[in-house]
Amino acid sequence: MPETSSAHHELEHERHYVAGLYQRLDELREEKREQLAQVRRSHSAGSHQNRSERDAFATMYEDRLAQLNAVDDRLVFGRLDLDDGEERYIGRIGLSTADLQRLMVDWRAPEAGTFYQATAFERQGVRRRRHLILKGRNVQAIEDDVLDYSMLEEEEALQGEGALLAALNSKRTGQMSDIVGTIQAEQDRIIRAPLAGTLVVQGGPGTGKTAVALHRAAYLLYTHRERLKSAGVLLVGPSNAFIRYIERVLPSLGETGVVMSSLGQLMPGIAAVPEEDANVAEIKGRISMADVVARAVANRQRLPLEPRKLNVEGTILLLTPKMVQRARDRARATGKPHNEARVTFVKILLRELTEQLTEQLEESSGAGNSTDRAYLAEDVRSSRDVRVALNLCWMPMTPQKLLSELFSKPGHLEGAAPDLSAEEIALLRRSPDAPWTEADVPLLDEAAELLGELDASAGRDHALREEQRKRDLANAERAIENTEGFLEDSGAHGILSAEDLADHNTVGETRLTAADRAAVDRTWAFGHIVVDEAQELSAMQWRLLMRRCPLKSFTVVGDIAQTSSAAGATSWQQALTPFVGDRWTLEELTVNYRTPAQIAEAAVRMANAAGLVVSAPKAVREGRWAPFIDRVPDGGLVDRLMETLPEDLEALEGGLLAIIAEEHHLEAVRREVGAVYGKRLGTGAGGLEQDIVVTSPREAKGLEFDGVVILEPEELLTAAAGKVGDLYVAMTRPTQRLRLIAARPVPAGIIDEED
Ligand SMILES: Nc1ncnc2c1ncn2[C@@H]1O[C@H](COP(=O)(O)OP(=O)(O)OP(=O)(O)O)[C@@H](O)[C@H]1O
Repeated sequence: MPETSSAHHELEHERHYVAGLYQRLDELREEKREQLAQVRRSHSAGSHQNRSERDAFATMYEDRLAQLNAVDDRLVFGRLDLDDGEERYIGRIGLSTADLQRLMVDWRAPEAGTFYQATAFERQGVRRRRHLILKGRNVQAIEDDVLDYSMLEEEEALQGEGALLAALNSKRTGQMSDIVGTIQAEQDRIIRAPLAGTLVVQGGPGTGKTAVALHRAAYLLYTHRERLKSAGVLLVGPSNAFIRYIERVLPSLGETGVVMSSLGQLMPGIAAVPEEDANVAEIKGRISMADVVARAVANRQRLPLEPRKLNVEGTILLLTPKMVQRARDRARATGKPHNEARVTFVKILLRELTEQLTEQLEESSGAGNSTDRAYLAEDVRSSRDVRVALNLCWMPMTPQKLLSELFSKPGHLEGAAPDLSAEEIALLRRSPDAPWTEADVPLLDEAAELLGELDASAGRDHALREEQRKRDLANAERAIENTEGFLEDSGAHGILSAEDLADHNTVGETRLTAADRAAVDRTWAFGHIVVDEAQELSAMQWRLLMRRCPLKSFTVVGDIAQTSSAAGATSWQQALTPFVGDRWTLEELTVNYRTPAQIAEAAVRMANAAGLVVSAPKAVREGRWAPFIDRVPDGGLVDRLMETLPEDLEALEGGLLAIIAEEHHLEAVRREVGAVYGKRLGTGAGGLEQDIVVTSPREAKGLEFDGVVILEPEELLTAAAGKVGDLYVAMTRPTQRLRLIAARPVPAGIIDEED
């Protein structure tokens, strides 16, 4: 780089370099497009084996092309000037020239770490860190941190708004964006923490926990690609709205292999609704519910009270409690789940009943007349009486049927849950056709675990599929050896693994990644799980997640103070110790990047006044506005909202405004706001074309908006069974402006008495 003291020249230099990076990106895209076309042209020729190998290459080129297309926006965002004179550019992916000269380093590579970690006190060989602020493909500004002060004498400091503040002040779109250019040192330490074990990231509102969790998922996939690509990473968030809010971040970081799921979707095939009754959620979340489900399953393996007569083609056989007990003991001793152990149970009793039948027939027709046992066995098996009797003793079950009957049939819950009080049992009653809720999901999962596959052959199928996969892998390895020439021609030499090829072969025409397969397989073991808003999880939800990752490799992010679920945690220790003992580490984030100081302070004062101890992160910026507080007469909430909306919308200059209120207000608010603002109104995180959102505090969890209006704050304080979580969450959503409209008293602490 030519030494120059002029900011203008520096900018020109960077523009030139960045143009070169985009040119290389375009070249690579073109190259991949051509390779893809070439593979596709040769697609139809050759044997089935050849075709599927070529499909695998096509898939690989498509993936790479998709990745190259996804990183266009802000491709590069940093440069390090190092002591040895190297200038190292940091961007979304690594780029090299055709002759392998490095042009840009992937932000996740070890050599990029110092971009986020170096400080003036600990320079780590960095003289200067430069942020490149791009709009489209053009460098708009550069922002320097000079770490080696001797450089300051060489040239004047550059002007320009800090890259971080620029990012923080930008308008919200209803979708989260990545922070890859401005990750702060305390965040970076967490993102790059080792894969093994359970890492808990505690931080107050707006400290970047969600951002850190997502960037960590991308980092882990990059750094441990081999292991995590086949096992997959699961990211769990509180609600579908939250998942929509974050879903673009990982693709923008070039990663698509993460399964994202809300708490209600963790059981494939079930789309659960939120549990509205906090008491029900609390009971169903207790760890003791695992025993209740186990007892409910055991209770479906019943002993008849007295011998039962069974008619088999006119002969009466006797099924005695003792016979059933012996068969049940032996079936249980197999250690298999209910439906699979049933096979043993049925086999034993059919054999005994066939023996009874043989004896009786032999007795009546005279000894020595050995009847054909095969026919007799068939007679027993197809007898309706036998089928009914065996089913009554050991009914095959789906998790849905077990739980539906447990919660709706009189006596079932009483028999399975001796420790629940009569009131608690009454609370859990539900109609058999009520929708499943988030609190039911871990119970269904528990039941599925104890019941096993309904179709006894499914277990065998699984084993067969495993066998087949082993054979596929061996074939793929041989195929790769045999096709070295083709691989080299197509530029894919060494890139395609036998696993890729086998994966492709297994699924035939439709291509499924590990993530696709994991998303539909309840028993999939993920390589790593990231849990956001983890304070909300009940013990039963933790139990489910622990099963999904036997290695217990977790990133758990949340804020204990924001807990609003009655089943949620009051401390990380309480939540995690039952599952991982003391094998977890805690990291804290301490800076609030979202909420302006005046608003954050009001939220903290409110929480403290209500008796909640919150970690109060330091707000990174002052806002333009202190919270607005409007007191209105009874019944005047919505009128005042409609009066103040124009002013708030104008102040936000096209930014996103959320109206947060308890559920019972939402319909009226949507109606009134919808009548005036039409399509500008959305729900949850909102859509890109919308700038007003009406939502419950629960749905707002984890989201953020430029402006927030809270209707009747006191209700949010009291609604969550004495937890201040909901109001605290709602007050800490805005990036610019907060208004509270109250007919009841404004909760203590919000108004700063010192003012
Ligand atoms: N290093 C950073 N650079 C730019 N923006 C950042 C940075 N860290 C956080 N932010 C922004 O701050 C806001 C809050 O981040 P995030 O939603 O991850 O916080 P959180 O801790 O999950 O909050 P909450 O617990 O309140 O839901 C987001 O807009 C995020 O993009």
